[in-house]
Amino acid sequence: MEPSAYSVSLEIQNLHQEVEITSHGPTLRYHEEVKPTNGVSLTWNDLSVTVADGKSGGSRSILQGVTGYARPGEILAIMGPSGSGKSTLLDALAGRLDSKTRQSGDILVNGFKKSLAYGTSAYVTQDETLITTLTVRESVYYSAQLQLPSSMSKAEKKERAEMTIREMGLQDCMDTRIGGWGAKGLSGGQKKRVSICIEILTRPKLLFLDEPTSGLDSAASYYVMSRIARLDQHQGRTIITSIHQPCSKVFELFYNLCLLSSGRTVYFGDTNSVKEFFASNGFPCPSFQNPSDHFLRTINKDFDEDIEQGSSGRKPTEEVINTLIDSYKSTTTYQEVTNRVAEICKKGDETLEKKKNHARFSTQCLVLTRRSFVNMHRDLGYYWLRFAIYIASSLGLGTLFYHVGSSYSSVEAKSSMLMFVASFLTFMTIGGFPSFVEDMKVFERERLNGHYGTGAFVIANTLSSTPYLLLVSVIPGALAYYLTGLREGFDHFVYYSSVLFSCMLLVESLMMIVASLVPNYLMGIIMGAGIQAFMVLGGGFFRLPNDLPRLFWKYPLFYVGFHKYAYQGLFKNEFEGGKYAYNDIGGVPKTVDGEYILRNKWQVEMGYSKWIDLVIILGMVMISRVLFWVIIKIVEKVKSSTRGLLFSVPKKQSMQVMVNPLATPSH
Ligand SMILES: Nc1ncnc2c1ncn2[C@@H]1O[C@H](COP(=O)(O)OP(=O)(O)OP(=O)(O)O)[C@@H](O)[C@H]1O
Repeated sequence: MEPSAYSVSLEIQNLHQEVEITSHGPTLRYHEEVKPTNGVSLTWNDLSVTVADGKSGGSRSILQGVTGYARPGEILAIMGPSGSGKSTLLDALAGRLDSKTRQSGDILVNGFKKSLAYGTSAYVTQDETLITTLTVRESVYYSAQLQLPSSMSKAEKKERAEMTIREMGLQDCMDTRIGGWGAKGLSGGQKKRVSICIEILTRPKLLFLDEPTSGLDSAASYYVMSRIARLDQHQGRTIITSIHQPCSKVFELFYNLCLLSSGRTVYFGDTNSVKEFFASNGFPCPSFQNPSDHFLRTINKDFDEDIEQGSSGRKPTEEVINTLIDSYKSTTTYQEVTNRVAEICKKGDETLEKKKNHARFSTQCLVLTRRSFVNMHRDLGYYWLRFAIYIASSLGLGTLFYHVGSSYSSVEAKSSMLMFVASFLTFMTIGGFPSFVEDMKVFERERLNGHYGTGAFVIANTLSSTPYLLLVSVIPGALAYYLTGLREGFDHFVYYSSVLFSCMLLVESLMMIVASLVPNYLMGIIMGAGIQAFMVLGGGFFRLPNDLPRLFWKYPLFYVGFHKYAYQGLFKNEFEGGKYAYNDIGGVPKTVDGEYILRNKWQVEMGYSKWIDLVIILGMVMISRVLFWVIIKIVEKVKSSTRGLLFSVPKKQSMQVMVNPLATPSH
């Protein structure tokens, strides 16, 4: 056994002995005295959250005056029936609430209103947004390279990644791919543990978990939660988790319980006293029944009608809930909680650990490029499928226009072929949109947790996709070019493939913008296809530039769409300097210049060279990538400023501006 693993198990054993002396039963808990000192204590006082009610025009309350705390070395479980506000409370504490919600009340970190530095807190969401093509080892190691500071060596990062994988019990599936989209990989519980691994790499002091056991059977739930509990106790981490219906073994792992019903606190306090609380109010937990089942059944009013119709003779649940809420406020537990919140706030400790450093920007770009390149290579839908379709389409195009010749009659055919290349081959780039949306989900999760910046993502995505786009533009492009018999000369072919490549890059950039605004496959594809359809129509081929209606089609669409520059660049490349023979009406042979065709047939702007057209398309690529970056930044700013604005409007005099512990990363 390795020395690090040995010391871990030894300390856990010590902890066990410590716990067994206490009267808390066979759970992994810290004794008060051994609680680590430099952890994060979170308190919230009179926390309320409302959301605008579209129907009535008023507002709907989601959380009402909730008070509580979470301390290092303890797991706080937030429980309640579906829709009771568990996720909302977790999001409020983590500073992740929807910008449409309004909140009031105090949330303090170690008694102070302050944001937590990067690496001090982490949030594991309910859905596992992981890169499905990577193995467990790769996922965690790439993440370690991104999150851990550059002062750590590669070997140290690798060791941290592998140690974290072992801590979460994933050593046996280290080289298994995550899987998804029909490719079987990890089980649900294993995926959840990978998500947790990624978030605890920086050893955060505060960990939020949103339903970490949803979709798992009781054995898997226990396995996941006990691993988390071990981490928590050993490393003095504060853990807040929302959970649906833990089995009794899982329930025993929690130190405190926050039981919610319709956004109100039914109970907050020690898990050992909750049974007694229910019993004292006339709702004792029957022997051999899972306590959490009993509590949730008692306060679940969603099925009241069935109860009324049945023969249970029970009180209406609303009445039961009100009794419990009122009774809770008169208990010593409630008093203790209020005192403890005040005590934590009074003690106050502003000396949280220093901000942890990220990996350098260049390292982030490099690691993200490598990770994205591997993913694009393994995900058949990203480029390979498209590559096959491009080959098929190019063969179709090449055989349709096979060796069209160089007479005047070939001009029409060559122009149509070039138009198809610039419009429809590039149009098919939207086929990679679903894979890109998956990438965006991973990016959003990692970005929200502050793993890296938007700039690094945009650069990495551009770099990693370049070789694939070159491949799909050069090989199918060459097939179509040479089968049709377009202009001879390698420089002409280079120009043609450069235009095709830049147009594909541009359509990808356009789809990135669409994905940042509409993160839904169907809507995104419809929107992307719609925008391109308009640009094709307004590109000056189907209607010549001078015939385009001035309003909208010519100004601005003709000039802002990339098709104009692609068509005109490709036409110049093909026809400029060429001579095309035809027979006059009387059968007299004549020739016509390429310039004449460009000016009079296609109304091409001849004041500048074809290279300027290419530069304009590349400029559009740059602008759209920057625009994508700006949109993400604006969305982040709007979200955080909306929160800031709402926090500064107190509900009542005593309420203060709340702190956003997981503030949106600023880098
Ligand atoms: N942004 C929002 N806009 C409108 N309603 C919201 C919003 N967020 C939450 N709600 C509503 O608030 C209530 C509580 O939601 P929340 O997701 O916190 O419940 P929950 O206890 O986590 O439920 P579940 O266990 O089913 O996930 C629900 O009725 C939900 O519809």
